[in-house]
Amino acid sequence: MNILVIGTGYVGATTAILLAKLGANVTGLDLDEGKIKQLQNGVLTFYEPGLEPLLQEQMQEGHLTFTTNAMAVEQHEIIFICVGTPSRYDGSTDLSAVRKVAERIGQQMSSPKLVVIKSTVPPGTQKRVKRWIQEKQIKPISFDVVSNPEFLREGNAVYDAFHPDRIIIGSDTEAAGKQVHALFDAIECPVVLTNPQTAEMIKYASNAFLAAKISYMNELARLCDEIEVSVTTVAEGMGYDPRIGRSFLQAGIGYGGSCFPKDVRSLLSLGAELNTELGILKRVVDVNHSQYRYLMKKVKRKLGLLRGKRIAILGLSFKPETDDLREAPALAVISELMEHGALLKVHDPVAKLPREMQFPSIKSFPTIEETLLGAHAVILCTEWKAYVEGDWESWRPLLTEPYVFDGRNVLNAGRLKSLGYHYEGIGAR
Ligand SMILES: NC(=O)c1ccc[n+]([C@@H]2O[C@H](COP(=O)([O-])OP(=O)(O)OC[C@H]3O[C@@H](n4cnc5c(N)ncnc54)[C@H](O)[C@@H]3O)[C@@H](O)[C@H]2O)c1
Ligand SMILES: O=c1ccn([C@@H]2O[C@H](COP(=O)(O)OP(=O)(O)O[C@H]3O[C@H](CO)[C@@H](O)[C@H](O)[C@H]3O)[C@@H](O)[C@H]2O)c(=O)[nH]1
Repeated sequence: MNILVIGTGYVGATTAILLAKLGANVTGLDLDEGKIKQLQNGVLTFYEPGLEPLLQEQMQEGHLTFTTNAMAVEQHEIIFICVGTPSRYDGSTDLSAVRKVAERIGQQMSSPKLVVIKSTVPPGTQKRVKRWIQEKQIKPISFDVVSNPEFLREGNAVYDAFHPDRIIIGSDTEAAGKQVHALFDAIECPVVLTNPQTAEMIKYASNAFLAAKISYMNELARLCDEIEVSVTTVAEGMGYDPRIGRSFLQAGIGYGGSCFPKDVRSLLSLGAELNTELGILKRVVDVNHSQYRYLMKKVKRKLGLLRGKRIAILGLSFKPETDDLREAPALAVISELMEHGALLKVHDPVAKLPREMQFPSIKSFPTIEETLLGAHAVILCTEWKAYVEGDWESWRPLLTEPYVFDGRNVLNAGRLKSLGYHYEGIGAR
């Protein structure tokens, strides 16, 4: 089985490795020559625990190759679309990369194809992809387009790829649906076979629901602060109810990443286009936008004027175990602190400050100790293990002022207070 995976970013690279591991001969295709060169050398273009050895293994076994040659379309019967689907300025989804790929498939089609959309695309996109392919065909050749959304989490890509909670397949025909199902035969999990529009909606509904859980807890955290209750204990108590579940109840400075923010915006945009009020989701976004500001208010209340104050930022990435900075709350915190004239000292175990944020008033340090030295306050933005399990006792004398603002509610407040820190979480005590 020859499979072409178009787009070798996070999802494309993981999908290509998974399919190769499941026994297919896979080619990864990307426009980005630098990315492809790096992959051809067996090096991932992003940080993801455990994925690179699998990449190298599949390449060495000859199951996986990479190319920039778009003519590869012709030589493959099955094509996975894994290109990016970013937000437009108005929140709607920019499908231009998907369209380009679809048109290219149409232009080059000389034999029947099965096209699988893995990218997250708004309901109705599969129909459009079919049309875009058809419009570019030189002669009519049969093809199917199946929706197969991806649910992996960054930082957990290997586990999630091989142990998904479910596989969603949206197909117009039973035969094409079964063909996609057969590709993942070796994976044991529930499979939902449905129509493409429903499959596309399941992806958005899932991400939006998880985002809503987070914003719900974040809003409650503000109330918990007022009534001197710990939102973390509230979440624990709620989570034992299986109808609620324990996950995604962690209050903090809000969700970020390449998926939740853009997918919630996309759903809102679809609702607006179809005159359907999605009030709950609007509030989910509002809470998320104001959540880091809520933490900033606490910082300002304690430190007063921020001009000239040295503030240590622990964590840049939108979550631990990734170097992804897309819509990372830490960047919003940094921007606001810079606007107030603070001097920033930042640390992250893997993520690097983006070029557009490199100013004289902000310095990156290789160790936590150097980052904390002389700081008037510490703000934890990402719950990397190195911070959660860090030696806060020996770090205490490094600080000029002992203020710790825990943007993820992960530090042991009681212990920190006993070490002489002034600790503030978000609804955590
Ligand atoms: N990142 C995640 O954890 C995740 C999880 C599930 C679903 N998704 C969805 O998967 C899709 C891809 O996300 P990602 O994070 O992998 O994006 P990404 O930006 O990391 O990768 C996209 C890749 O597509 C390539 N590309 C763009 N146009 C191309 C073209 N015409 N031909 C060949 N290559 C092209 C880009 O060069 C890039 O390497 C998005 O729709 C996203 O919402 C992402
Ligand atoms: O209780 C929680 C859980 C998460 N987060 C934040 O939410 C964001 C997203 O986290 P997570 O869902 O773990 O990361 P992603 O890798 O973005 O994965 C989400 O987005 C992917 C892309 O669509 C989907 O495939 C995954 O199923 C979905 O979990 C991060 O900023 C987290 O810090 C919280 O604030 N509180």
